[in-house]
Amino acid sequence: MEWDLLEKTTFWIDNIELTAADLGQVAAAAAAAMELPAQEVMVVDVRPGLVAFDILRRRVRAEAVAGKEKEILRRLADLPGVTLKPGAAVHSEGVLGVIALEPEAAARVLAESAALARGISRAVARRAAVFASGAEVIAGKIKDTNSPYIIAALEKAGYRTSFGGILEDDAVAVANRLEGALEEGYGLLITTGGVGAEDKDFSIEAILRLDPEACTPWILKFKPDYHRHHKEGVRIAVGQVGIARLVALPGPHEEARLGCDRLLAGLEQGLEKGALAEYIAGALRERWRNVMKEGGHEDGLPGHCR
Ligand SMILES: Nc1nc2c(c(=O)[nH]1)N[C@H]1C(S)=C(S)[C@@H](COP(=O)(O)OP(=O)(O)OC[C@H]3O[C@@H](n4cnc5c(N)ncnc54)[C@H](O)[C@@H]3O)O[C@H]1N2
Ligand code: MOO
Repeated sequence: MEWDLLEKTTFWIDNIELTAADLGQVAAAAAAAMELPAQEVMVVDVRPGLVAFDILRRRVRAEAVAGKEKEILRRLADLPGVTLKPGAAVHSEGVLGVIALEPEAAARVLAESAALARGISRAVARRAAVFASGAEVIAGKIKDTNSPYIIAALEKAGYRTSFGGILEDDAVAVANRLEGALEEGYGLLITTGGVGAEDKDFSIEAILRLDPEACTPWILKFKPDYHRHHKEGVRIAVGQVGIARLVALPGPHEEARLGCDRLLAGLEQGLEKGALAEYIAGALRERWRNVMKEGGHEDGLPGHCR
């Protein structure tokens, strides 16, 4: 479990005296006690009876710092030029105050904090937001039938679901909207529409901005003609940011439904990013193949996860 230090990255030791001590060694000893690399702890102030340290990172592993006061003092006392007086202790404001906890109290705080974090993750994972997309939907030319279907399906599966609004046809704007929803604590973001090969389609690119390792298997692939088709085909996307999933489904209603049903079934099975993307894409590819059997269009290619 990691704790955010919320800018309070300093701690200090009182009742300590230094005599020609090597500050590099002093910092390294404190770092080692907290299982941090030596270069991530720095001595930032030495005054009579006091040495102050700064941890050069925002997040620390909770288990590595909580209750480590004795360990820090023991390692420092072993160094040449360091003398600890009676009453020597570690102090800190903010989260690093847990360094000074007695080991039993530290264990209790860690357990409570872990339970809290689990509770928050569970709640976030069950909060979903659904976004429609496209100028024709914004203009009211077509009715958004995808979002109501997806929202109802999510609610039925136990997700507390909100409608996130209609996304514009712009990758940066879409990425910003999705990022906003992540910050609001949504653990499942679903977009519908904008996964095609036209220059107005940006859902996949927006998800790739937030998770460059998103899985984006092809549903259908062709050579771009740069008139209608600016990209190599139609994809879906499954990305992950922290504990949150981001999923881009197609706009055509039947495909949005099929993609949504597959997504929920895949989540229920506990599929990870790549397997989930392939599970959704497989169904859409299959559907496309069947539709095209009658029309005689080129077949879709197998998908991939970069
Ligand atoms: N059954 C079909 N499936 C697909 C077709 C098709 O013609 N018939 N075309 C394929 C191709 S080619 C592409 S490209 C993709 C398009 O997927 P997109 O995700 O890019 O979808 P959009 O261009 O945004 O919209 C496609 C279509 O769906 C309507 N739409 C969009 N959003 C909604 C919504 N929220 N509710 C209802 N309908 C929506 C939109 O007006 C367009 O008519 O699809 C392949 N599959
Ligand atoms: O609308 Mo689709 O861009 O692949 O033809």
